[in-house]
Amino acid sequence: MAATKSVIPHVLIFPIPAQGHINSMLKLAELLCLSGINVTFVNTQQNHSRLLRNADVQSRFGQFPGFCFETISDGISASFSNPEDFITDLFDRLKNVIKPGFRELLTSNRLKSDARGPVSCIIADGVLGFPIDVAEELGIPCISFRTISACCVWIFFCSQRLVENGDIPFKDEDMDRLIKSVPEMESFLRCRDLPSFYRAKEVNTPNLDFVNTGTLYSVRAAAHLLNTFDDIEAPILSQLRSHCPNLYTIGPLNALLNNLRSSTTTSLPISSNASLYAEDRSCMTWLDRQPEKSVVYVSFGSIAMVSRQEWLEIWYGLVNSGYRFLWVKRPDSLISKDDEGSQIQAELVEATKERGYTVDWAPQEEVLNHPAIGGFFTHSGWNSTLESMVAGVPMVCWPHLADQQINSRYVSEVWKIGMDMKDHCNRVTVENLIRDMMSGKREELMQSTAKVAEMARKSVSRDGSSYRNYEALLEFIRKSR
Ligand SMILES: O=c1ccn([C@@H]2O[C@H](COP(=O)(O)OP(=O)(O)O[C@H]3O[C@H](CO)[C@@H](O)[C@H](O)[C@H]3O)[C@@H](O)[C@H]2O)c(=O)[nH]1
Ligand SMILES: C[C@H]1CC[C@@H]2C(C(=O)O)=CO[C@@H](O)[C@@H]21
Repeated sequence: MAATKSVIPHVLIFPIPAQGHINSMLKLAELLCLSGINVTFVNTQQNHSRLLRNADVQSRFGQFPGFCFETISDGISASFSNPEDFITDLFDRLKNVIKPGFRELLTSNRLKSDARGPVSCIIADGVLGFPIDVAEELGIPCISFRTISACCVWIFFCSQRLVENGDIPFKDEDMDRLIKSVPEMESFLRCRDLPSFYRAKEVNTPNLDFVNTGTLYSVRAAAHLLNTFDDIEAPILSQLRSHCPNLYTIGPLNALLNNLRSSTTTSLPISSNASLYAEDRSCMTWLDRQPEKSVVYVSFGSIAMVSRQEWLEIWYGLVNSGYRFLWVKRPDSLISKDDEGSQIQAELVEATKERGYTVDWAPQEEVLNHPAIGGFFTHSGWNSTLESMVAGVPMVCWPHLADQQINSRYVSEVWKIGMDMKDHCNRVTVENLIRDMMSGKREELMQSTAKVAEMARKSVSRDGSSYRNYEALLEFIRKSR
């Protein structure tokens, strides 16, 4: 039986299957639900099982009758010994398994006869081209949501220019050389700050091709979303708007969501856990016992991996700094899993009993907003960067991959809310930078951190840029029904 056309729009949201993407897309899904839009959220099967096991998605979304999850196959993914292999495998599965599964879901009767009416708009991960094709086929708009920083998206847009100028590939030269071919970044962008994909010896590597192709293809989308706010990326956003005029900046999404939640009357949970890993909440009790602003929170997100030697350097650096620390050691983040590896981990636990605490995975947003937190030692993933900005916590950045290299440069050189440890993981550097963040450079850092936090707060409050853009997005979605 054909579904009757509903007056309520039906939006289908589709992130690539990675923690940092699912987090922000689920926040957007919840926002749309709060605004009365029907939402279907598409996960790959493995991640969906992990979400059901570890996150509060059922209670969080169970109260929205217009919300529903769908799953598609993700192919077999093994465990990886380095993040590059994880990304290569992810891109292969996206091309070979996930793309046909997504198409099949959208074109089959499964969604066409949905009681909420057929899908009227797709919001898909901005690194993907195929959802735009599927949307065109169905005659509905596709909104492209890139989950990384605007500055990183802009660099991908400038890829061709980087090649023409001879800036890439690097020829084993000075990594501090300034790159002049990315407008708005001429005075501070060095070779080492380019997204990690550019470190390859050739320009045509499959992974760089994948992100470049996705970026250029995305201009065909009907509109674009970015989880950022105008005040921090204004010059870059005006460049991007010349390629993508219908661009809505609606970030920081965690702050916008908290705002909308507090202005609704429903009894919603305050946390928005979308974790693929089991959260260890015991760290909150530990934090309750620590003095105000005394603890360094250490976490490197969901993809980065560290060698045993790096773990050791970080550990010495933290311990030698003399500060307390809460360290997230994701179980799958150690590059070597041999006996020596486990020995070091035991040693770490023993030696940090006095002022350290470790967990496999933490409720990060809650941690960053805890009064005991004084700084964040981070990998500079975009969600972590925004969450730290909103919480007003300064950062020491140790970027690993993708957009993290440019995010950390902006944190240190443009926004001046942290320090960049890029490419230098040794105990002395860790110790010095932690000390700078917690005492030596504390005052100046806190001044800019407070300013950025205030700008973020304003952008998501009524009449702020992100709030207004979100309302314009709703209008766009309602019109395209
Ligand atoms: O113990 C933890 C650690 C992390 N998180 C959350 O997990 C998310 C991590 O996201 P992000 O900081 O962006 O890092 P990644 O998971 O590494 O994210 C990938 O996706 C991001 C968005 O595209 C990119 O910016 C990153 O470079 C890429 O690695 C954040 O919301 C954190 O709050 C937790 O809840 N608990
Ligand atoms: C897993 C990584 C590959 C592509 C994604 C990305 C992007 O360009 O959108 C950047 O870093 C990671 O979040 C994703």
